[in-house]
Order: sequence, then C-alpha cells, then structure tokens
Amino acid sequence: MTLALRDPSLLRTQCYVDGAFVGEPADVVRNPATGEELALFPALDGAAAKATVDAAARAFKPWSRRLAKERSAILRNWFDLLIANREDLALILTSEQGKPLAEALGEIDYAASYVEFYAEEAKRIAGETLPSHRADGRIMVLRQPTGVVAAITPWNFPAAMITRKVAPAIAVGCTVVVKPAPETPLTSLAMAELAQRAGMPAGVLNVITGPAAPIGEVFTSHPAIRVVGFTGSTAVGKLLMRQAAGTVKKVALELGGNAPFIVFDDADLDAAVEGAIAAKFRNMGQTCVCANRIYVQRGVAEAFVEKLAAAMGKLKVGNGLEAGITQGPLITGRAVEKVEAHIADALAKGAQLRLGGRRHALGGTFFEPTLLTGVTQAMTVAREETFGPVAPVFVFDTEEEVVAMANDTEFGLAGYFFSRDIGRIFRVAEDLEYGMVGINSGLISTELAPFGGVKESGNSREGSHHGVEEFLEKKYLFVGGLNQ
Ligand SMILES: NC(=O)C1=CN([C@@H]2O[C@H](COP(=O)(O)OP(=O)(O)OC[C@H]3O[C@@H](n4cnc5c(N)ncnc54)[C@H](OP(=O)(O)O)[C@@H]3O)[C@@H](O)[C@H]2O)C=CC1
Ligand SMILES: O=C(O)CCCC(=O)O
Repeated sequence: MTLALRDPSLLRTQCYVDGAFVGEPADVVRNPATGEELALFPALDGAAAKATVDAAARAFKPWSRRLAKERSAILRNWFDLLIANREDLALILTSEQGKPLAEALGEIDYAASYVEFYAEEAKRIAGETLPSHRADGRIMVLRQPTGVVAAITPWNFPAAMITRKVAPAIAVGCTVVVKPAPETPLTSLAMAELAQRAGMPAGVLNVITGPAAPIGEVFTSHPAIRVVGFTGSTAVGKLLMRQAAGTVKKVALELGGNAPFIVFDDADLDAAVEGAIAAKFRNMGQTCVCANRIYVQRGVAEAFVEKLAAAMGKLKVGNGLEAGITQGPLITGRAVEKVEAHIADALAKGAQLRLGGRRHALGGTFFEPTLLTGVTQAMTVAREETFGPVAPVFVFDTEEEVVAMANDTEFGLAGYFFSRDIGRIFRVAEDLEYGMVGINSGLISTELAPFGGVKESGNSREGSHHGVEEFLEKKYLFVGGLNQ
C-alpha cells in the first residue's frame, strides 16, 4: 500500500543509527484497519543494538558539552518540523496504529509539545550552592546529564511516548536509543528523519527495531546505558527492572493502570458523561489512563447509564482514515480476545449487557463500544486493565465505600471523579492512591504536568519541569581552602 504523503521521503523503513538509515527489510507492519501490508522494517539483533549503544556513547560527551542554547535550538527546529509535517505524520500514525485521523493529528501536536517544552527547559537546568559546614569551604551541586538513555515505547501512542522521554533527555545533554513497538515503527522513523533534518548530530537520537528480548537485554546490561525508560505493561516493566539491577541503572517506568472513574450524586451528570466518553473511548480504550471502572452513586446511577448509553450510541466505528470515525480498530487479535474474555467473565458473574458486546460487523479487529451494568469487584474488569472499548458500571452508596473500592488494586496511575462539593473534592482527591487525579475532567494529559503513577503503575514522572529529573545526576563539589 502506498500512503498519499505530501513528502514521501518521510516513509523511512530502515533504522536510524549514528546518523544513517540502516538495516535490511525483515518484519512486516500492517494497517490494523485493513490488514494491508504497509512496509517492511529491519529486525536488528543484540549485536547491532550494542553497536548502536556504542555510537550513542561516543556522541554523549560532545553533545553534553554543547551550550544549552545550542541543544535548545536544535530541539526547537525539530518541533517546527514536526508541526510543519503534522498531516503526513498523522497519516502514517493512523495507518499503522488505527486511531482516527483527528486523534492522530492531536497526538502529533501532543508529541511535538514535549519537544517544544524541553527546548525551552534546556536553558533552565540550574545547579545550586548550599550553606557550607566549613568557613573556608563552599558546597556546590552540579546537575549533569546521566549518560546514554534507552527508551522502549508502546504502540498506543507511537509519537508522544517517544518525545516525552527523548526530548527531556536530549535537552539536558543525554543521548538516546529508542526501540519502538513492532506494530508502529514507521511514525518513530519518520520522526527520526525530521530530527536529522533539524540538525541533531549523529548518535544523539537513534531508533532501532527488532526483537524485544535481545534488545532489552542489551539496554539493561550495557554499561554505557544509565537510564532505561519504559512505557508498557507492568509485567515487562518488572522484567526490565530485574534485568537492570545487575548494573544498577535507573529504570523509569510508566506501566499499566486500572483507572477508577467516580460519579457522585452531586455531579453535573452531562459533564460526567462527556468526561466518561473522553476518558473511556480515547484511542478505543487503549490508553493506560483510560477509565477502566466506572463507579456511580446509587441515586444517579440509572440516569447516568441512560445518558452514557445515548452518548455511546453516537460513537462511530470504522477505518480511522474515513471522515467522522471516532473508534478505530483494536491493535491486534490478541487485544480483541482480551476484551472478549473480560466481557464473558462479567456476564458469567451476573453483569448485564446494555450495549455492544461483540466484534463489529466490519470484521478484523473492530469492536462494538460496550456498556455493562451490574458490575462487581469480583469480576476481572475490576482487577485487570481491559485496554479496550468496554465501559463497566458499578454502583456504590457512600464516599468511604467508593474510595476503598477505587484503591483496591495494585495499580495507581490515573483516577477521575465528578463532584461539585468542594469538601468532597479535596477529601477524595487526597485519599485516592493515584499519581494523577482528574476532577470534573476526563482528560488530564498535557506536557505541562507531571505524568506518572504510584504502586505498580510506575515510578517516574514525564512532562513539566519534573520530567528532566530522570536524566540528571546531582554531583556535589566541596571547594575547600578558601580562607588561607
Ligand atoms: N502503559 C501503557 O501505555 C501500555 C500498557 N499496555 C498494557 O499491556 C498489555 C499488553 O500490551 P503489549 O503491547 O503486549 O505490552 P508490552 O509491555 O509487551 O509491550 C510494550 C513494549 O515493550 C516491549 N517489550 C516486550 N517484551 C520486552 C522485553 N522482554 N524486553 C524489552 N522490551 C520488551 C514491546 O516490544 P515487542 O512488542 O517487540 O515485544 C513493546 O515495545 C495491554 O493490554 C495493556 O494492558 C500496553 C501498551 C502500553
Ligand atoms: O497509555 C499511555 O501510556 C499513554 C498515555 C497517553 C497520555 O499521555 O495521555
């Protein structure tokens, strides 16, 4: 299949290593909406991954010694090119990932916003002086780039999950090797092409594709790598953490969620429904911050469910490249099977099906937006991330009860609630064991805020001024002998 790109040279199908596009065609990337083959891309082995890390290690010293203002200018050029090419990038993204084109354009803008933010932040990395314990001495703290960073990213946000790791790392003087998900390599390679055009020196940003296990092994054992950044499943995050222990690397994890979405009886129900649609059905429910459990207070439960069903009835499933589509395909057949298993488990344990529940008539991996009621904590949907278009509604009576249910999970990424009671807003916000809480909003993502989780959902923050911390070491200098 050929994509109607304004700039066909953005369709890169080789890895980007040390400033050159390399590698032989091996694996297929397909359009999940049509099953069509889009391109072949390389499968680099562990030795090639090691050589790429070596190149990034060679590039580290010169890059870290460049003036912050120079690094900033190159990132700004990259941002400008990402925006100038947003239509082409979005077309590539929708073609390999499936999300509707309007959402893909939104993701490119979102991805670019991290590059813009950290281009600015590059110039604001300040150290400090501290009161000294000796009259003849001074204490200074330098903040220096950690070294080479490895980034392993998922298919659900093929652009934004890369820039929010790569941009802060490069801004402070680190160099980076990225392994994108095999479902979505083309967006990352197009972004690498634009980084090269932006003037990023060879070795500063590298993108390699290939089997995860040997590449992950190199990333977690190579002595030059100081930080491993990962967004993906909790199981793989734990594996990487174990592997990285051998060389005591920093491991910055952004893992799975099980987001509660709570509607109190004092909420604005229309706003809550709008928020639920945004939080549940963005990217077909394939987002780690997607609402996974919808808790509604008994007095408003039926009214909320009716309004939610009406809003879900307006969602339009289809090929994301067609006008008016709001729900693309799921990423793989495996993802469809997980959604089906969660629905079957809920129905077997007494839930009622209000809407959907089946594969969509379009076939492939398209799935009907599904509404379940009568859901309980005993069902799989209460415990595991569905990562699909299933809205399970639980009913609760009291604030204490719902906070306990919301926190009854090993995950702690995002939570949401709708209420107009100011006392409740602060009580519940403080009691929810989550890294991020959306209050009267179903959308919380922005480059301006620290994104990340607690418990088994992760251990780092991406975005805002906090997002550089993973990539900086503090070095303490003591200067003595000053009063002699
Ligand atoms: N937090 C989030 O945003 C995401 C959460 N998930 C959750 O995970 C579930 C499964 O999705 P899935 O795509 O399989 O997630 P994975 O965690 O398996 O994949 C995410 C990334 O990790 C890589 N990876 C897998 N195994 C290893 C390894 N041994 N060493 C290094 N890298 C590795 C993958 O590469 P490869 O595909 O080549 O194995 C991919 O690039 C979803 O249903 C969802 O619940 C998934 C994606 C994103
Ligand atoms: O699912 C994810 O990990 C990506 C989160 C997208 C966002 O930043 O909102």
